[in-house]
Amino acid sequence: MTETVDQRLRSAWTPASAEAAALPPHAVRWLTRRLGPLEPGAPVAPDTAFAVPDSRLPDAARTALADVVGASYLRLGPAERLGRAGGLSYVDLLRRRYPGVLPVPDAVVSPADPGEVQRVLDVCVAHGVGVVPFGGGTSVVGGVAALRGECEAVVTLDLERLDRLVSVDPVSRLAVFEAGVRGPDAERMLAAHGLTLGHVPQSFERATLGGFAATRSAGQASSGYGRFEDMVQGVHLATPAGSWRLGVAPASAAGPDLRALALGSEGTLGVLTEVTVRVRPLPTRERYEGVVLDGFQRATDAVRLLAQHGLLADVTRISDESETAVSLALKGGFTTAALRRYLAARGVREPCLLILGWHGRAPQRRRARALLRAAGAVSLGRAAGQAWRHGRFHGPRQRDALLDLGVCVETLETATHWSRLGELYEAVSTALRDSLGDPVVMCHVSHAYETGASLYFTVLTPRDPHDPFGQWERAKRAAGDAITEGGLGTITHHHAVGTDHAPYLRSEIGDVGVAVLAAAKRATDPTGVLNPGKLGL
Ligand SMILES: Cc1cc2nc3c(=O)[nH]c(=O)nc-3n(C[C@H](O)[C@H](O)[C@H](O)COP(=O)(O)OP(=O)(O)OC[C@H]3O[C@@H](n4cnc5c(N)ncnc54)[C@H](O)[C@@H]3O)c2cc1C
Repeated sequence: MTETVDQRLRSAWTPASAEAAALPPHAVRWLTRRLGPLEPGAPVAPDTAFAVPDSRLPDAARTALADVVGASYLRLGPAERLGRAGGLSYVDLLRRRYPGVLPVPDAVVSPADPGEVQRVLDVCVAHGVGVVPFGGGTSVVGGVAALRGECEAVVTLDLERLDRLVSVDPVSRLAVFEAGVRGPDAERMLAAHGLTLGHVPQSFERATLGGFAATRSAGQASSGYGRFEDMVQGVHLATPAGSWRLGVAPASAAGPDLRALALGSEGTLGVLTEVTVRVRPLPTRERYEGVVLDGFQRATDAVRLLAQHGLLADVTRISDESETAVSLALKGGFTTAALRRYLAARGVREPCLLILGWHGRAPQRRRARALLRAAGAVSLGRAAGQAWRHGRFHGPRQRDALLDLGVCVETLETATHWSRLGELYEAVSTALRDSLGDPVVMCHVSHAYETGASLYFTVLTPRDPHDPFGQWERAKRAAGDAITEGGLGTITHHHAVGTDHAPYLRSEIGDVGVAVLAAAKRATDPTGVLNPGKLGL
């Protein structure tokens, strides 16, 4: 526990990233030109601006929890509790700037190992105390909000001390990790064995393997390495009904795949304490490059062909015209103007940037290039790919700087089948534009499959200083309605459900689906202490 969560949430994204968190002057100029007058203000409020209620954790539960984890790992101080009162969505960040009532836990408890996690749960069940599992706290859907549900008190169960690589089986290419291991640490530990996991979401620097599994995360290299759920071979959960281990073989026909029930359960069915993942040899060569296609429809068609011919690069990410224009504008200067002329001369009127990151796989790369050439792609070479790679984690770090400027900045994501992708793209873009006036709406496809793809939208608009929460809530609702209307797409491709998407879950999985989840919950958590209110449970 070298840094408090409070620091983690409010200062730069990682201690080393303060520089990358600032917006360069030309970016600020572009924003004010494009968005119009902004009203900077509403800085992050100090702790003293928040009313932190006294802990309601009963004395008997306090004593029992301290017996399990040791007194120093049961924290009741306001700063520690406030630091875990939410995740990192735009609304979470706003709450730190417009102080109101936050869902503050009654205590933070940090067990040392899977055995202690089980004993913490046993204590919480015995005393009717709610338990919110907390990995990196990067949820953007309200997943770590310390809601009480029917419980008298609620504790946040921080998995930070479950930070070990338990074992590596290089023959089977498997590694067992404790659930609190963060992305960079997992890669560092595997690299010592010449291995990699290859799971690199934009929240990589902070998020944990348990969090990835609990939310069915998808990383930037999902086209090559798969979604996190594809990597998970086994899980160990602590549940109020007892310890639960799943996954003894690479494949099985022993009834429904219960691993799949644990993955995406968002802390409502149990606490993941260990995750067994498939690992791969570290690539000996990586090559990132950029190409440009004319128009989003043509660009997504090209990515569909790559997917359907098994030629997706490990990282395959195509930006629409708007996202491409913004990234070019933010580079600024002569290069951009020259590039536009170069592309126009080659018949590209609406440039859409496609980034391809290859981890080895030279034969596929050659075939993919031929396919893209036939689709009219213009190569920008390696510099464009390297530039994207260099800045791949800058977005999260710059959100606070944008908020300081008075910008409303948020993302949302969905997915559908190829035949409906254009319709979904138009529906969500229109919903966001109609509800926000004249925002910048950008989109990219970064997860493609044989049958369809995800769409990831980013919105920038001047923040309404009088109603900052309502402004985004209306836009998000409009987008959610557009997505779910007629089953056009999924309410979430990888951000999960939490509280924010819970109202839409029934429309996606149906009444029977909701009943199945509730029944699973009754089986593993009969008294309902686990993560109240998430997944609508
Ligand atoms: C800037 C930014 C960028 C992001 N980019 C991506 C991206 O590229 N891809 C992507 O998939 N997601 C992304 N996310 C969303 C988020 O990072 C993921 O959902 C991630 O998987 C959460 O991991 P975490 O360890 O932070 O989990 P937390 O936020 O701590 O928890 C998420 C949920 O899982 C539960 N949980 C956590 N650990 C456990 C456990 N051990 N057992 C049971 N339940 C648990 C929590 O209770 C909560 O409901 C991004 C978020 C931010 C803020």
